[in-house]
Amino acid sequence: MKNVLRYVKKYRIFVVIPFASMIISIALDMFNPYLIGIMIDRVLKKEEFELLGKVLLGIGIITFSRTILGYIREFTFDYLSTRVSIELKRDIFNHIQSLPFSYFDRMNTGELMSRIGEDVDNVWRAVGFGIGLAIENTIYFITAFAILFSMNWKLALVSLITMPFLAILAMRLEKKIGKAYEDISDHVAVLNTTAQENIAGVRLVKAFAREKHEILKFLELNKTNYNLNMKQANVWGKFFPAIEFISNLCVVMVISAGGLFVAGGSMSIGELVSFNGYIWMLIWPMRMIGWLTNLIAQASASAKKIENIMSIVPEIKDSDNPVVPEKIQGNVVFENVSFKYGEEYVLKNINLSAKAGNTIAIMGTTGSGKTSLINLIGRYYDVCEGRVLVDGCDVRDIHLETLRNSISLVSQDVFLFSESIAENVRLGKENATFEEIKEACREACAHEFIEELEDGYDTVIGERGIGLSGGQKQRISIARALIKDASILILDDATSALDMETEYQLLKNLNNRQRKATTFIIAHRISAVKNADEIIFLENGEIVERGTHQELLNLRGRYYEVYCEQFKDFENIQQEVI
Ligand SMILES: Nc1ncnc2c1ncn2[C@@H]1O[C@H](COP(=O)(O)OP(=O)(O)OP(=O)(O)O)[C@@H](O)[C@H]1O
Repeated sequence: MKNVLRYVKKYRIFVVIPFASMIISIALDMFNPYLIGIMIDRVLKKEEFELLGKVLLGIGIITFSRTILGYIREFTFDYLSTRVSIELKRDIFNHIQSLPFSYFDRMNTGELMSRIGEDVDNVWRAVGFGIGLAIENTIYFITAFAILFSMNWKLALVSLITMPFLAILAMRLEKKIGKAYEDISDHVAVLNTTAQENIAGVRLVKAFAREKHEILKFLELNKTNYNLNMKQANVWGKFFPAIEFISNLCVVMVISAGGLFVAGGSMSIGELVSFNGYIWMLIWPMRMIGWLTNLIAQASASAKKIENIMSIVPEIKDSDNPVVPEKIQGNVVFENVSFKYGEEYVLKNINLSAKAGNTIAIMGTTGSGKTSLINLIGRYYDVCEGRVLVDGCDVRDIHLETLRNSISLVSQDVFLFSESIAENVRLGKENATFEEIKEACREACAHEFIEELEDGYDTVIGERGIGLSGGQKQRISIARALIKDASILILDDATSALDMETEYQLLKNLNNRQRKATTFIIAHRISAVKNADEIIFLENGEIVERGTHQELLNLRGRYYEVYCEQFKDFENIQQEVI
C-alpha cells in the first residue's frame, strides 16, 4: 500500500481540500442536534420565539454549506482517485511491456488482466472512498462521543453498551458477505472464461456439433451463479435485521434511560433529543466498520499483488554501457551456444555463422529447438552458455532497442490486431506510406487477395484475423515484417499455410529484394529451404546435419529421409503418368 500511496502524494492538494471539507462538514454537523435541542427547550418550551428565525437560519446555513462542501469533497476525491487509477494502470501496463518472454511463460493472460483491471479498481475505490470514509467515521465517532460524554456521561455509557455487539455483527456480516462475494467473483470469472472460449472457439464447437454440450455446460455454471447469489442474499437476510434491531435497541435504551433523567429533572427534553441526534453518529460508524475494514483489506491485498509485479526487474535489459551501432549489417554468429528453460538443455553447443544477406534454413523434428534457437538472436531469451554475436558484438552488449529494431520476426503463431489490414501492416513501420504498405504486401504475395476484398486495405479484420484464411493471415504478417526492412529477417514456420506456388513466389521475392536481409527460415518443407545458403538439421537441440541442399542429399542422412518422404508421392505420380 505504501507504494500506491506514493501516487497519492503527488496530488497533495487534492487530499488536503477534501479532508478540509470533511472536517468543516463534521464540525457543522455537530451543531445540528444542538440547534434542535435549543428549538425544543427554548423556542417551543420557553416560547422564546425570537430565536426561531436564528435557529432555522443556522440549520439552513449548515445544510447549504454541507451540500457545497460535500460536492467539493466528492469532486476532489473522485479526481484524485481517477488520476491515481490512470497512472497506476499506465505504469503497470508499461512495466508489463518491459517484462521478458520468460515471465509470460509463467503467467496467464487472465491474471495479468486482473492486475490492470480488478486490482487497480480495488485500490482506486479505497483511495477515493474507503480511506476518506474510514477517517470521517472515526472523527464522527470520537467527536460525537466526547459531546455525549460532556452532556451526560452516564447516558453516554448506556449508549456504548450495544456498540460492541453492533461492531461484531457488522464484522461477521462483512466476513460472510465478503466470502460470498469472493465466491461469486471467482465463479463469474469462470463463467466469463467459458463464454469467451465458447465464442472464440465457436467454429470448433459447430464443427464437432457440440452446441448442446456447450449450452448445458453454460447453464450449469449459470445455475451455480444463481445459487451463489442466493447464498449472498441469505446472509443479508440473516444479518441485516439483526443489525437494524441492535441499532434501534441502542436508541430505545438511551431514550428510556434518558426519560428517567428528564423525569428526575437532570436533563431537558431538548437535550435528550440532541442526545438522540448524536447517537446516530456513533451507530453509523459501527455499522460501517466491517464494510470499511474489508474494503481496505481488499485494497491492500490488491496493492500487494500490483507491487509484486512492479517489483520484478526484467532480467533481459541493457548492459551498463550498451553499444549503439549506427547500422546493423546482419552478420550473425552462434558460438558454442547452449540454452535451457528449466533444468534440461533444449539447445546444446550450437555453432552457426550467417553472413549479412545469407539465408540459413533450420529444419528438424517438432520440439527439436528451432524456435528456441532463433529467439536468442533478438534476446527474447538470453543464452545460458556461449554467446550470440551480431556484427561481431555479443547481443547482450548491444542496445536492446537498436538490436530488436534491426530484426523482423514472423512467428509461428500469427497475431493480428482487430484493425484494418493497412494498420496491421503499418505496425512494422509506424510512418509507412500507403505505397510502402502496398509494396510490402506485393512482396508478401498478399496484395492480390487484399485488393479483392470489398474494402481492400481498409478491411477491418476480426480478433486474431478472423475472417481470413490461415495463409492470408501469414502473408499479412510477412508483409508486416518486410515493411520494417530490417537487416535480419526471421521466418518461423511462416509459410506453412501457403500453397507451394505462393511459397515459391514469396521466397523468390525475398531473394530479389534490393537490400537482402540475413534470413533465418524455419520450415518443414524441402521446397522452402532448398535454396538456402546453409541448411541445418536439428535433433534434440543439436545440429546433426548441415550443408547446402545438394550436400545434404549426398549425405543420405535425416534431411535425405525427409526429402524422400516429401517427394515420394510426387515420384509415384510421375511414374504413374509415365
Ligand atoms: N517457454 C518455454 N518454457 C519451457 N519449455 C519450452 C518453452 N518453449 C519451448 N519449450 C520446450 O523446448 C523444447 C524446444 O522447443 P521449440 O519451440 O524450440 O521447438 P521447435 O523445434 O521450434 O518445435 P516446433 O517445430 O514444434 O515449433 C521443447 O521441448 C519445448 O517443449
